[in-house]
Amino acid sequence: MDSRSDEDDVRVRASRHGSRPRTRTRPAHDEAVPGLVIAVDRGRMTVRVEGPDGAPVDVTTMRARELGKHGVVVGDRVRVVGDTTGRTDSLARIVTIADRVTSLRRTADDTDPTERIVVANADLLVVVTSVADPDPALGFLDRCLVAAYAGGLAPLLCLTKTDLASPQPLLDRYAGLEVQAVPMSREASLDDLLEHLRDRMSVLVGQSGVGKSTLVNRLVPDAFRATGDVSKIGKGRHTSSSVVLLDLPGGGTVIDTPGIRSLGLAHVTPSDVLAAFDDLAEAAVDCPPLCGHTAVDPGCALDAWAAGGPPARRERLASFRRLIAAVGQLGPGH
Ligand SMILES: Nc1nc2c(ncn2[C@@H]2O[C@H](COP(=O)(O)OP(=O)(O)OP(=O)(O)O)[C@@H](O)[C@H]2O)c(=O)[nH]1
Ligand SMILES: [Zn+2]
Repeated sequence: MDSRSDEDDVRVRASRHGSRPRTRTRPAHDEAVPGLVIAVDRGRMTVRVEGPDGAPVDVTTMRARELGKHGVVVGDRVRVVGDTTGRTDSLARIVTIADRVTSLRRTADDTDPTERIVVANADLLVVVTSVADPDPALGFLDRCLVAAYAGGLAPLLCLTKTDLASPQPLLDRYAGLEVQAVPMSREASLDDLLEHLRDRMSVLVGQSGVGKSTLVNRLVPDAFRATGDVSKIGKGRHTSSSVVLLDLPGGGTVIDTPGIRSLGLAHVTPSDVLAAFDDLAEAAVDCPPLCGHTAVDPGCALDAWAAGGPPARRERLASFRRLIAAVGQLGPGH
């Protein structure tokens, strides 16, 4: 099958209702081009493919009808048919989505179990939190860690505004879980953080005002993320609410998530979190069926594990239990 005919079928037709590709033939999947979804905006996905000369080309795409309800998110590895030249006004189609290695998921809130995937295949979840102004939102922090562990991402705390206060209390809070952390301020070197980000795909999350945009603009100087300072000088804000992937000059990519201010966790169980900690997961094989692994779960094997080892184990278990307790829906039986 010739993919040329296919390409013609997916040309954008300007219409009030948007464009609809009409295909009478099945797409030539064997000629589909692999690519990475770098942005999603109202049904249009920007997919980065390799151009004829090896340089990356960004192609505007939509989902092929045959994908059914399968959503496409930033970070998805996909295959694309149609016009992949990157020409303006061209529209290619995503025909396959690769299985996701990791997935950062959220629910609208803790009672709505409808899962939404925020980002696929990211290696690292960078939780940006200021040590002051605003004070750290501990509940949000815990929830981010839970979402990371449950989704298969390694968490990294980026503790900003260390010119205002010490990051030590936060470092202490998560020491038992051995969460990696990087102190940061506007004036501080980016080297430590860049070391963590190198050659990885990282997602940045943070609540309003923590300095995430300031950080992204330093990491990716041509990103132009709107910062709080802009509004102060009256220029208005042009904060994009869409998730977008940005290349780091030194290698690796960061995905900014400006619209994400909360992470509902109705889809997460204590076992999902437990699985991220090898030692705890191993000890929990002796737990009763459906054990919730909290301090009030009768016969939870984690108690015996903690009691039978060095004090660090008790610290670790307490940290783990604080984490799962922070998630409203989690409890015995999950
Ligand atoms: N003291 C101090 N202030 C900072 C630092 N980094 C950023 N700020 C200030 O904190 C405020 C918020 O910074 P932003 O980068 O806009 O924060 P944000 O997390 O992107 O917040 P939104 O724009 O609401 O998404 C601004 O006034 C920044 O100038 C820092 O290291 N130290
Ligand atoms: Zn247990």
